[in-house]
Amino acid sequence: MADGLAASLSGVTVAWPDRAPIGPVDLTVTAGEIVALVGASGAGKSTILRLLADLERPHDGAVVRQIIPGGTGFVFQSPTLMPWADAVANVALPLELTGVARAQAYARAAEALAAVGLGDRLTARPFQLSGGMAMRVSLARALVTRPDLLLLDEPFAALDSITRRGLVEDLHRLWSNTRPAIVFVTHDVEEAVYLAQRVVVLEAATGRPGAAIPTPGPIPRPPHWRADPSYRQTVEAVAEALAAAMVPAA
Ligand SMILES: Nc1ncnc2c1ncn2[C@@H]1O[C@H](COP(=O)(O)OP(=O)(O)OP(=O)(O)O)[C@@H](O)[C@H]1O
Repeated sequence: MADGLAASLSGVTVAWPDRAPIGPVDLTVTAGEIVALVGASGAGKSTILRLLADLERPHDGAVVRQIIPGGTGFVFQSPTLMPWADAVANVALPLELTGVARAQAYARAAEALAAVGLGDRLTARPFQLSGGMAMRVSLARALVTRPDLLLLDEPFAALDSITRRGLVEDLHRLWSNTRPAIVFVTHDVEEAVYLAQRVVVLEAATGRPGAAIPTPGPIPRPPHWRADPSYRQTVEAVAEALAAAMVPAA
């Protein structure tokens, strides 16, 4: 995708009956950048992803999306695969829904599964896959349409730490190929700093983006980068900003 804007929220508010409104939220995501959103439970992280995906309407403010139709991929915490269908059929679904012929959709799905290291599991059904493999299928399904914007809502939260680390490396490698903009929600500060180029901390009470902390170093990360002092310092800076953002509004 060309340099420029991927999506932005300007002065966006969302209001529901039994809670204070979320916002006003200002957030700009540049084409090809990786942003992590962290914040207290209930701050509004998933709501911001849904706004960016056009799955939620703002009550006020503007959402701008420089994305071609179908150019957004969404990955949820649970892989949400069709249990009766094999891996290749699950990944081909978004293409078939947009009218791509089955043979072509399956060929592209097979490529996407190979890209996430599951080229030999095309006919496996979800119950035959580990949690990490099922999440890889879910990632392949989000990437098969070659999205310009990839939205991930705590995708690795249910997985063990070694599997999570492997998936973050996979995500970096996949990002290097086509460079979609990525917005990644996580509760894990270390994961946020390792994964993203910029970590945005949401205020607990309003969901407004507060501190935006750039992370140092290249992506994919070099070997042993977690031992690098600049990584450790950035983790501390984000953790402090997150603690400050937890303080309820007066
Ligand atoms: N459709 C809805 N109707 C009413 N309230 C909602 C709706 N969707 C979200 N909310 C409320 O808005 C707030 C923000 O929800 P959201 O899921 O965006 O938070 P979050 O930061 O992603 O939380 P978590 O980290 O727990 O997943 C919560 O208080 C939630 O209960």
